Amino acid sequence: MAACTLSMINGWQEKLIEAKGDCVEMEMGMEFKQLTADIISYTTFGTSFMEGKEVFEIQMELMERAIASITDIFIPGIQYLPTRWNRRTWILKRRMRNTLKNIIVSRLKSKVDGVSDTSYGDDLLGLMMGLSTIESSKREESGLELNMDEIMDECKTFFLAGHETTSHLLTWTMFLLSINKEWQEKVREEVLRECGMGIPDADKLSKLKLVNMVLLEALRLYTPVIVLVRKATKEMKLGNLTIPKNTQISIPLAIIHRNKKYWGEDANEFNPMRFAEGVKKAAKHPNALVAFSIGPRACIGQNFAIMEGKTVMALILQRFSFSLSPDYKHAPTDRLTLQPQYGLPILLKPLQV
Ligand code: HEM
Repeated sequence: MAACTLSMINGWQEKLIEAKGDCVEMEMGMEFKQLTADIISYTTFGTSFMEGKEVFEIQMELMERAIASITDIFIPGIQYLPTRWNRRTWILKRRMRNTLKNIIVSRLKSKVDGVSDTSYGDDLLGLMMGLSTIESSKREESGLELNMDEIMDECKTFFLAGHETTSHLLTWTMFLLSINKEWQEKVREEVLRECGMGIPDADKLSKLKLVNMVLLEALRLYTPVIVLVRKATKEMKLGNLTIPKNTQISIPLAIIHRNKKYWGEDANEFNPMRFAEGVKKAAKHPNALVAFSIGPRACIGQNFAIMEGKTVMALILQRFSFSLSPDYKHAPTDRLTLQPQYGLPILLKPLQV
């Protein structure tokens, strides 16, 4: 995480030198999208990072296509016709599958050839491949089994679920700190006190209480996932309501997060102090913050996301002060996840010249 973030920051420093000024404007939405893509690619594919990144780039294009077609009029059967749009989508899907398959096959080969030791690597792919190749008796015992298609699907899910969400968490945190300068100062003081100019390790990250509170407040005000959908598998009671079997229910997270009944009169304001005594005591209901969902299908990557948020924000706060560019237009928009429609242009000023 830190290495990817420092590489992004180096790029900013080079831009500053080129601009020969004392500050530089960067569009943070794009910066963070690239950064979180790099981080999740490293986590998933480790040494096969470059090939893995290619897979994710294709996946991003496929996702853009999926978003674009949401607003199209749907003609039954059109998805099977060899239109230009469909042909491009098919090519992308084939390329993604082949590249992923090649990565997996070359890992298997490196173990057979003895290039690698006993494991397939300590990245996510390596761990999943370890599960798929343990002896079948042990597999049954542990209930763990993954075939090639499942491994490929898991890699795609992790990227899809963990990339844009975390990038928007960082973007909105940066936005909130750029318009709440006293909080930017407070969290910078905390980072410098606990970590100095060093790279924060797990122990230091756990001491960044204010940074944590700011991230939670950003998740509340600008929750990346604004709505969850569930289907009732049987008739059930929800409060006073009877929900018939097969009813689809939308759970509006963004509305719950700004509901004055739970959060008080300042529900629409930025006030990280509400999290001073932890998430459960921040509102009148212990589960009023549902950005990561709750229950058995809750986000599996929530600790990873918060750790990423703290690491990235700490490294930026150590090196830059920042403010909102006059070009910024406030237009949060839902494109599967909540993002600033026109990006987030930020003016970055180095703290040590
Ligand atoms: C700020 C960042 C994140 C937010 C707001 C977020 C939010 C969520 C939410 C709301 C769900 C539940 C979706 C549903 O039930 O319909 C979910 C599921 C999931 N998330 Fe995240 N997520 C974040 C980061 C991550 C990261 C970094 C990873 C991976 C490293 C990840 C992996 C997953 C996976 C695999 C699931 C599916 C879990 C399951 O169905 O069992 N997420 N996430």
